[in-house]
Amino acid sequence: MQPIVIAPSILAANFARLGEETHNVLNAGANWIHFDVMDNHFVPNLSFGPMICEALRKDGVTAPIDVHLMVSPVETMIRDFAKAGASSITFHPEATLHVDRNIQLIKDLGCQAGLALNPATPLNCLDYILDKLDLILVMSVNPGFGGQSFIPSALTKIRDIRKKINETDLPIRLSVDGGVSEKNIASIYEAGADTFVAGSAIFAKPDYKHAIDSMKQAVSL
Ligand SMILES: O=C(CO)[C@H](O)[C@H](O)COP(=O)(O)O
Ligand SMILES: [Fe+2]
Repeated sequence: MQPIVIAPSILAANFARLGEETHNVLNAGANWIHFDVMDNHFVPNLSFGPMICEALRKDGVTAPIDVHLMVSPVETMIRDFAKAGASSITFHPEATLHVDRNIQLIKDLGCQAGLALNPATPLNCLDYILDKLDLILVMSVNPGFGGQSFIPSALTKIRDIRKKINETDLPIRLSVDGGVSEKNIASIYEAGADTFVAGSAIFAKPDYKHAIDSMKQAVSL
């Protein structure tokens, strides 16, 4: 299992002060920044694109930026986000006919490659490509919006994927995204996740350090 990562989703930040919010959450102990890209096509919402990622890099953000593409098609955005300073780029298998090719594209551009699984997406989408992935993102809500409730069946999926990852002996990260909070993070960790995306559970709190510390404490068993 990889070291624990807490990745606040800046979808839940105050967009009017995005740079400051990003620095604040990193100073509060966040390990990565989770960057949700929504196109009002693959998902019914619109967020931000590569220019904002580049602006955060220019503003001095050096932490890993974990780009979660909820867009279709994916190829152009993969290229643009790699250029804009993304560290990892994750896409959904339903968003492209060419999953293997796009994993390779992400790696060729020097980023870590991830695949995101919606709540109803079966695990056979990992067949033949698991060993090429750096990260698997289990969606514990239907993608498109922050602030939704964690779907409990995600725990079964996390356990099943953890088994598959352990069989490979590769350092593939298992990330969980949607409705993660200090209340449920321990059960998500016990199911086998090592990377925790949280938007509202951090940004809706007045004290980001307290929110992140509570999450870290809940998984330091
Ligand atoms: O990908 C996402 C939604 O599609 C977000 O990363 C996710 O919803 C995080 O927000 P919250 O912790 O508030 O659920
Ligand atoms: Fe996300």
